[in-house]
Amino acid sequence: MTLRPSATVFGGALLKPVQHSSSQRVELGELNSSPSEGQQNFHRLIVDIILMIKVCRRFRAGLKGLSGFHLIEKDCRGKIEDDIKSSNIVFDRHEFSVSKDHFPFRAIQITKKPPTWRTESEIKHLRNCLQLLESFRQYSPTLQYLLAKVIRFERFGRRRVIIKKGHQATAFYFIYFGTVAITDDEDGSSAFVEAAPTTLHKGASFGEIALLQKTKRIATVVCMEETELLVVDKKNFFAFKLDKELQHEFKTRYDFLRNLDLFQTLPDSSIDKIANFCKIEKYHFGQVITTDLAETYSMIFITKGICEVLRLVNLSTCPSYKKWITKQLRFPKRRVPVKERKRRDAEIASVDRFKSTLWSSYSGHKLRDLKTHYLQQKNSSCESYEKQICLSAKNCKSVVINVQKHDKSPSTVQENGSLLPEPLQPDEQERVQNIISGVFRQKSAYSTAYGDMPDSVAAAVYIRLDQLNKGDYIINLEDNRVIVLVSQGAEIIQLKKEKIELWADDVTTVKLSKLKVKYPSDDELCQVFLRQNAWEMFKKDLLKLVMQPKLMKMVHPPHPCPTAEVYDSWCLNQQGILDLSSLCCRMPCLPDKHKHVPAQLSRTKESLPVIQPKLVHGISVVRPNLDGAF
Ligand SMILES: Nc1ncnc2c1ncn2[C@@H]1O[C@@H]2COP(=O)(O)O[C@H]2[C@H]1O
Repeated sequence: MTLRPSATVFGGALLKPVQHSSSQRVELGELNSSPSEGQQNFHRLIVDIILMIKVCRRFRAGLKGLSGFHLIEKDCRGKIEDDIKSSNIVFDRHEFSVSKDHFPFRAIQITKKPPTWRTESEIKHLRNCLQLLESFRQYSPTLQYLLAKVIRFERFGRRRVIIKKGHQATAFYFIYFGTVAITDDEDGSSAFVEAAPTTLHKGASFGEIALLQKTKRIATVVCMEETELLVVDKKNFFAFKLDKELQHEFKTRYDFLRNLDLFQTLPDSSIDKIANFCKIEKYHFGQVITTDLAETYSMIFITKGICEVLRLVNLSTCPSYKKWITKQLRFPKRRVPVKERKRRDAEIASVDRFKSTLWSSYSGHKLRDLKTHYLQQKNSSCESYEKQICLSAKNCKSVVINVQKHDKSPSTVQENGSLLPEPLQPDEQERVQNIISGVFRQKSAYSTAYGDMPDSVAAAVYIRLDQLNKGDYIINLEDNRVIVLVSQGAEIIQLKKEKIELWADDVTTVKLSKLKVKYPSDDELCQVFLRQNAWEMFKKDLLKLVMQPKLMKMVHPPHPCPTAEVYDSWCLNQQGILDLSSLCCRMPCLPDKHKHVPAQLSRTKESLPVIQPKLVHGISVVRPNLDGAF
């Protein structure tokens, strides 16, 4: 890209009118003999500025790709006032702010300076950056300030051991970026082979136990990926009384575990040990704590707030769903108003007219070729289409057999011995016509243990199995189905089962073994869903019955024209309701109107049909009209 020479006026007099007052803009006008020339100059200047901004932006974007290069960017997050802790503010803007993942370059530069060289504004800047960390944020503003004065920055690569079990403690750490794992071995290698290692992420802190209890390190801490840490040395840890804050945190954990019925018989020393090997973790509202409870190998305790236990039920595998769907298909046809029926009939008639015109414009010979061509194409592209190919092949065979049978008809055999195109069967005609007119839709079905079902009714739904409140805990699921745990603004403690078993006495061990959680089967859940669904749909219908006449008068003309939607066989509307209501009307099948979320079901644990069910909130079917019911 070449820059026009006038771009060099940057920093000169011409730039002033753009940036400053109207009097200066007049000066610009005075510089030019005619106003139109002035306007032209002004326009050119603006274009140049825009161009330069674009060039700069490109450069910045390009430079960001170079590893190790950091652009110094202005900290726009504002200053945190000292009295923030003392006020009763409950809204924390940092929970909603988006920031770059890595520790900012300017902050790194500050941490490289010795504490005495750091200026007031630099310490405040550093403190602002550290406010992003959950564990740092909970300290008093004074302690935050003191930490920002002395904190060091360190970056480590994957597999690097930060703390070795059994070593002397020299520092305490905050994680700014990356993930670390806690292991029992010395080199931390087990973290890379374990199915679910204990991990700590951005915002967490570690390395306090050995400092607080003046013992050796109780575990190894290893980097699972590139990790950025902020380090507080031992002498500052005690000088700034950080130990007092962490002791308080430990006591909260200890008290919670001490008050649990489960650990009633355990001595204080065992509770103390268990409390060393866990942390209180905070999860936002709606945040997934674990996508598969069975695979965490941990016991989860709710210390604050609520958690929901969810199960993604694939309705397509449930016998109750199959039975229900079959019943829906047999439901009597919905009564269509005469006016609408006439309109639809007219539309269908015109489509038929179009098809027959199309049909008659092709000779039988051409149609046979066309059919073979399309069928071959379908055969190669789609496996599930094979059935239909077989069917048509059978049909062709029967045609040949028929020809042989009806040898009397000389027109079926050509002179060279080859068969003349036989008149197609009506259903074949229909199919070929459909292919030609582009309306052909492959009606694929999947087979379950309970019979064949059309793909379009394959649906999955999240069902709430349980709600866990403060003091509840979850361990030992009775089945190995995928169960999800979602926070509703909860704080939890995750404890490895082996750590509990290590310090548990006989009574606790018996209690633990008896703690088996059994949730209803998928089919039972499906039945609950169908019952709830019927109730939800009834409520909707009722609301519609009451509200629609009023709303219609307000926003719609008295007789709205039916749209193409009436032809949607089954579609997922914007509220996630799978609409099967037109199944009984036998309308032509069109694809889904709205995009749907495919349910991500794990195939390792459950044997499911090879289909991707849609994630739905509800299912709408033909329901009795509520008109006149009230
Ligand atoms: N189960 C755990 N969950 C989170 N952090 C842990 C766990 N076990 C040990 N740690 C941390 O790992 C650190 C290892 O060094 P320390 O013993 O000083 O302090 C330890 C704790 O901070």
